[in-house]
Amino acid sequence: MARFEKLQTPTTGEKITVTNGELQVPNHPIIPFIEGDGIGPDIWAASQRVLDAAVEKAYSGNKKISWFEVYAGEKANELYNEWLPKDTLDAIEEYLVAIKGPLTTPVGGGMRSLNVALRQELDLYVCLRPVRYFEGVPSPVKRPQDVDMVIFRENSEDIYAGIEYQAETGDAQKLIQFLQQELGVKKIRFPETSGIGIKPVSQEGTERLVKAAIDYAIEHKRKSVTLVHKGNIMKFTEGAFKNWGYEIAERDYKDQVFTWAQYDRIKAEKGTAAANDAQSKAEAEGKIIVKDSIADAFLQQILTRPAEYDVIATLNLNGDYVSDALAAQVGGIGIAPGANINYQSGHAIFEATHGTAPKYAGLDKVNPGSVILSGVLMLEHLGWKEAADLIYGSMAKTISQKTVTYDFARLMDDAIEVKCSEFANHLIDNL
Ligand SMILES: NC(=O)C1=CN([C@@H]2O[C@H](COP(=O)(O)OP(=O)(O)OC[C@H]3O[C@@H](n4cnc5c(N)ncnc54)[C@H](OP(=O)(O)O)[C@@H]3O)[C@@H](O)[C@H]2O)C=CC1
Ligand SMILES: O=C(O)CCC(=O)C(=O)O
Ligand SMILES: [Mg+2]
Repeated sequence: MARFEKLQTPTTGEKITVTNGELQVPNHPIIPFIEGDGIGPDIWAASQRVLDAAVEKAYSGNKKISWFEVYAGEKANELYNEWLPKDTLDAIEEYLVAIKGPLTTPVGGGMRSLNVALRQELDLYVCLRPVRYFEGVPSPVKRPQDVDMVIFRENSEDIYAGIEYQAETGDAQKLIQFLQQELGVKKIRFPETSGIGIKPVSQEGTERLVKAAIDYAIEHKRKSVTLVHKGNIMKFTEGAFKNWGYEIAERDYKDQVFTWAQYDRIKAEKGTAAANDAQSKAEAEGKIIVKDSIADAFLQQILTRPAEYDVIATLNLNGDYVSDALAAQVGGIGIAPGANINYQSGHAIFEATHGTAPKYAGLDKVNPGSVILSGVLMLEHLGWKEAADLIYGSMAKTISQKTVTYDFARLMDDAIEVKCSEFANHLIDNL
């Protein structure tokens, strides 16, 4: 058992463990949580009440989460004089499954993202963000019900590796000189004043992400997996992601998928009609179509033809943009949940797609839906489907009653605007 410097381990509950990649979940699991900065305290308080009430209702006291507060961000800085204490990493390392509110990252300087650090420290290589529509939610598009996508965002590499050097520093100059002198680079337009960032994308990193996306598609009987990349411009990073993605799909899922790379080969050999026939046959056999889309075109097609997309596998930065864009299509970032997962070690941290929305901090105003639905993903991950389904049902019912927080109320006719905590009360009443 790890010894913590300042944490109080709960006196009741047991650890979740993992055996051969399978989670072993006791009836009273200890689950670490980070409250988060900004709107974090408001939405966490609301979320914890809803999650506890759903578990109580589903299992009549036979199952119960033993919550364990751990610290990151502003609260950690007050307590430890550190933003991400070792205690927190040790606790999540030991207890495997955690949930968190958002944490602030300064722009253009200051410390690097604590959210990204948590993902990297625990090698949570999948950022899973399902995007689905709840009937009645206000949306800027005509057919939000056509959006039903699950984003698999690579979470451990790309420019999020944080390898970048500030303009006009010795390190940036050294790197620029190396590129110019050793590699013959001539295209840095303003070398004296350029900051430099490096974008690592590996075969292993791509393969484990794409495999997770295909496994999910198979398990959930989805129709397609789309590799979203900007491989026309970044050939050896994003282009390689596409190529490695197709290769692993064809190598490891030969009988379960049909890829557009296969389509192209059949077309080159036997013509378009034969390629179309092969794809139609694969679809009729229930095979998953693995296809790809260039990121800019993809961003317009999810607006114009969302029904054509299903499971999405993409790199870290694309996934960040795509998550917020798709969230907006189904009513906004207030109900956009997420999970960061390592399927081998069993480690997972559940968190909203949105950030700390500082202007709303402490106002008891914002939508707690994203963290609540992240908690629902966590319940599903634990195998507590009955409790998860109760919350989905209650969320749909509460929205249909038009009792909603400001973000929905401002876009709905005849809505009753309620506070963050009141929305949680309605969800509990509707369980
Ligand atoms: N995983 C994490 O912890 C994340 C942290 N961040 C960090 O959060 C900080 C703030 O980032 P920012 O760019 O402002 O993005 P935010 O996601 O925090 O907020 C942007 C806007 O989204 C809307 N919004 C966010 N959360 C909610 C909610 N729960 N209910 C309703 N509406 C919501 C608000 O829109 P409106 O103004 O229209 O009402 C808000 O102004 C930054 O430091 C950033 O780095 C960002 C993303 C993820
Ligand atoms: O870490 C941050 O501050 C931002 C993270 C983010 O935008 C995301 O995970 O979607
Ligand atoms: Mg983001």
